[in-house]
Amino acid sequence: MDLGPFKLLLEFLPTIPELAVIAVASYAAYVLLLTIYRLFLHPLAKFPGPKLAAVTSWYEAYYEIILQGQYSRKISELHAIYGPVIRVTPHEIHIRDSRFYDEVYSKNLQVDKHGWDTRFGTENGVLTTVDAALHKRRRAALSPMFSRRSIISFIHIIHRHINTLSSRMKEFESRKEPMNLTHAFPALTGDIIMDYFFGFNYGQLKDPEFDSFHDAFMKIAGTGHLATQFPWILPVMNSMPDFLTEWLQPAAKPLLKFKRDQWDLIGKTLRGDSIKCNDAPKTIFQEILSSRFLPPCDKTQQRLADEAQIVVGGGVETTAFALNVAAFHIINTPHIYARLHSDLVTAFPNGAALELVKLEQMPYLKAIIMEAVRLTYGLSARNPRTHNKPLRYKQWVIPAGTSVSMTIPEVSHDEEIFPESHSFMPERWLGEPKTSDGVPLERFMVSFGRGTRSCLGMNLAWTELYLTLGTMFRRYKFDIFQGDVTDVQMGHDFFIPVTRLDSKGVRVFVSSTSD
Ligand code: HEM
Repeated sequence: MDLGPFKLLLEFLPTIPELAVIAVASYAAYVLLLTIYRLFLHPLAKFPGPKLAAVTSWYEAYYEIILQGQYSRKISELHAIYGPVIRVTPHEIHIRDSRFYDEVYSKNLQVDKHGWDTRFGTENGVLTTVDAALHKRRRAALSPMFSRRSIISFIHIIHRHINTLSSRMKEFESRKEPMNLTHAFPALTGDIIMDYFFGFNYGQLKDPEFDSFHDAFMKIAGTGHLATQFPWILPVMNSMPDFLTEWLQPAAKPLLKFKRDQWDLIGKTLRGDSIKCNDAPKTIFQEILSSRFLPPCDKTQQRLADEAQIVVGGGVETTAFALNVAAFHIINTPHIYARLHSDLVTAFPNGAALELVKLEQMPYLKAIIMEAVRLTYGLSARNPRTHNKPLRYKQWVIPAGTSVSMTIPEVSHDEEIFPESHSFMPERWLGEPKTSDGVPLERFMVSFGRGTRSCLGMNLAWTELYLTLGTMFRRYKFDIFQGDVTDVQMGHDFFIPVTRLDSKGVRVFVSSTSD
């Protein structure tokens, strides 16, 4: 065939090996230019920190993915070297200064939150919504259901579940077998949340092994770090059939069942079918659908499903971990147990029923809960905010639109504010405690977050903590079986704090009290 005029052109076209060389050279040039830009020309170039973190997110990925949730710990070490403000990824500034917390998480400013939308596969839940105005609407729609009044109207159901927990304790006592509190508490908080928000529960507390969402959360918690680096992962996983996901990760089974059940429940609610199974006033879906704050696009089946996952994800493990931390330290510290038990006997003599209002007036119990929540952190992850105006910190001006983060455990372990911060000392909260320069200590209790996006479930969490700890330590005495403090200390930051991975949990022998 005579190629005619094309012959000349073909002679100039590169061969496949030449194409490969061009591709590699182009990529190397791109990387070089990007490196130069991020190091010298980027708006954050002047901020201190390791150069590698400024150049590439692989630095973060190494600590989060390979070392399994260790970047927050590394960042603490970096602050010791570089000072209170550092660049921790090419696009993010991290601040360590407990006194600056309320500036970043301000009550008066509407700030966006980037990054969590890709982290959980639930981009339209209240916790993960990026845009501040949209978040405000979604939060307003949920708020009534989280109010104290609403929780009090449901308190009989909380009592019912705590009584089931107590019967299970009796059962372990009579069998003289250790009871695993680390498994029992998520079953309790899971049953309560299911009943409160969805009108039914899975009876996890009654399960012989307390089979709950806990195992699933522990196994998939680290996935968030992968999803941060590779945002396509969760959409791909979500599009897989459940049987395949269950085969790849058997522990995910209860969460997948939850997702399917919620999908059906939302479908029924949208069709107006009758769905109530318990005696709580309404489900969270009915609450959202009746909200005047939300447009129809925020009342779709997928949006409601995202919200359901956020509520369960936000409320089960956080409160369960706080209960676990509190229980371990009370049991492990005889003088704390003795004082708490004696207070409870005085307030509720002769087996009198426990009342929330009376429990709330007990200063030592409140101090125990404050201390447990301080050491629970709520979230261990860096918590990003994007301000739409420049943020001034000391001599630094952080440009508008920059992702700025702080980390709750760093405030909880600020030794200037909480001396011996790793010790469990309820006494530090008694009286009207202040820092050495006279600031009320409560200002530095940030485990429920601060500002416009702080925890919606705080009232529910406090109610669960008062009633559960009150009941347990009024009725029983416990002895730790083969454990130590590392069973309740953070070993990994998987967004929520997770203990060392080989922990068997807090296991205790139970005995009834006679007074
Ligand atoms: C000791 C228990 C708990 C702790 C320490 C805790 C901690 C937190 C923290 C730190 C945040 C703020 C996230 C941010 O700043 O962006 C948060 C948000 C949230 N929490 Fe909790 N939480 C607890 C219990 C609960 C419970 C029981 C629920 C209810 C189901 C719940 C539901 C939520 C929701 C819906 C949000 C999102 C609020 C928003 O984005 O506006 N939490 N929680």
